[in-house]
Amino acid sequence: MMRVGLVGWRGMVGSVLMQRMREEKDFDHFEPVFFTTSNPGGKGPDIGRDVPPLKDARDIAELKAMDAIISCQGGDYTKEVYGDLRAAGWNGYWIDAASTLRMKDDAIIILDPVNKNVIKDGLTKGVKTYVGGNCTVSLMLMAIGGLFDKGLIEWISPMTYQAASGAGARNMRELIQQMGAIDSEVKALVNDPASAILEIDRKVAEFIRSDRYPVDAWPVPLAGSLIPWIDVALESGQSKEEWKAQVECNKILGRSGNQIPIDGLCVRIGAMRCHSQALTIKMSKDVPLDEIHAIIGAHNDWVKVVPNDREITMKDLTPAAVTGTLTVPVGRMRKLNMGPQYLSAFTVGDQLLWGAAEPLRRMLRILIEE
Ligand SMILES: NC(=O)C1=CN([C@@H]2O[C@H](COP(=O)(O)OP(=O)(O)OC[C@H]3O[C@@H](n4cnc5c(N)ncnc54)[C@H](OP(=O)(O)O)[C@@H]3O)[C@@H](O)[C@H]2O)C=CC1
Ligand SMILES: N[C@@H](CC(=O)OP(=O)(O)O)C(=O)O
Repeated sequence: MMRVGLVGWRGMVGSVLMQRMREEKDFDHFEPVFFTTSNPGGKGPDIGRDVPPLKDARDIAELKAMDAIISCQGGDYTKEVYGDLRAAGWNGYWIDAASTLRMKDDAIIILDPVNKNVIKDGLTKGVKTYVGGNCTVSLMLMAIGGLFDKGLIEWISPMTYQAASGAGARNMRELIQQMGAIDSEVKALVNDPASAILEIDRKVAEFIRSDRYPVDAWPVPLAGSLIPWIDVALESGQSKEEWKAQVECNKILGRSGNQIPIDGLCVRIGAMRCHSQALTIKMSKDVPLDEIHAIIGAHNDWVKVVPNDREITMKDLTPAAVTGTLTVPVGRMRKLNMGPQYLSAFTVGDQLLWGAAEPLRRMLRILIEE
């Protein structure tokens, strides 16, 4: 059996990974060894059988004993350990959720329902480093992978509505605190049917701008507002999150030469863990909508085409409907006024599942089944 080291298993992404591994009985197929950066010798997670005490995630000799390592510990840990581990002669498989190694030439970005051929080719060529993609990129490809497969995409402009979870657990907690604080501020007025709505609105606005509003994890208010910038600024004027769309998407698809242009704006909104995106797609030719639906729906087992119907859309195409599931609905598809090759689409996906943990556990299963 493969010996697999798990680092970062108790963090937010790691906990989702553990939950999925238990559900899919992955632990029956490899020998897990749990690591920690904070508690060596401590007790490992409950996986339904005894596991040895936690090992030190900075101990290169212990890491070297693994056939594969999955890390959800974050980019700083990857930077700290990966180079030394390889330099020490370790030739095992490194599977990572962090972005640090994604664009390296000797790493493959993993999303097997979309690029199993690229992954298999990499395995044949001896590639040993496999990294999960950026959440918005992976979720967009899960949604409209069929159109890429059929060569129907000339360019895409994605406009995102990204959940708090992408910024981490602390930020999710603070979003809830912000919501609660707004409610507390005007609770009496809201409960009084005789109160004036503009008075409530004025009080909310004053509160959001005041230093009593809880802003610690977020740089500026999120609940009752939004943040039209995610990650650091680049010289191009893009945020780093926006830059990832084109480079990662083309790399996942194994396109090294002719790049498909993908560019838009990334915006943080007050959803918990589902990212949404509105896509404007320039298609390479005019294809009827029913054919587009069929192509998209046939691409993988998780994508779900939502008809462009008001009631169904409001019920099925929202973070509230999708959160905690692997389903990736895509709807609001129609031809735009710009011409028959211009298609709109709206898609939603759980950014901790397909956006982070799921591609990692599936990569491990591919290795085990090799
Ligand atoms: N959040 C996201 O949406 C995405 C994140 N990623 C990547 O995954 C990495 C990890 O992200 P995320 O899971 O959000 O990070 P977390 O902060 O939740 O967890 C990271 C580590 O922090 C340590 N830790 C310290 N205190 C606690 C605590 N109270 N509860 C749990 N863990 C604690 C744990 O390490 P130890 O057990 O060693 O102490 C844990 O493994 C990111 O840095 C990023 O690279 C990738 C895609 C999406
Ligand atoms: N940046 C993403 C989350 C994330 O961790 O992305 P990446 O894996 O590319 O660093 C967000 O904020 O929603």
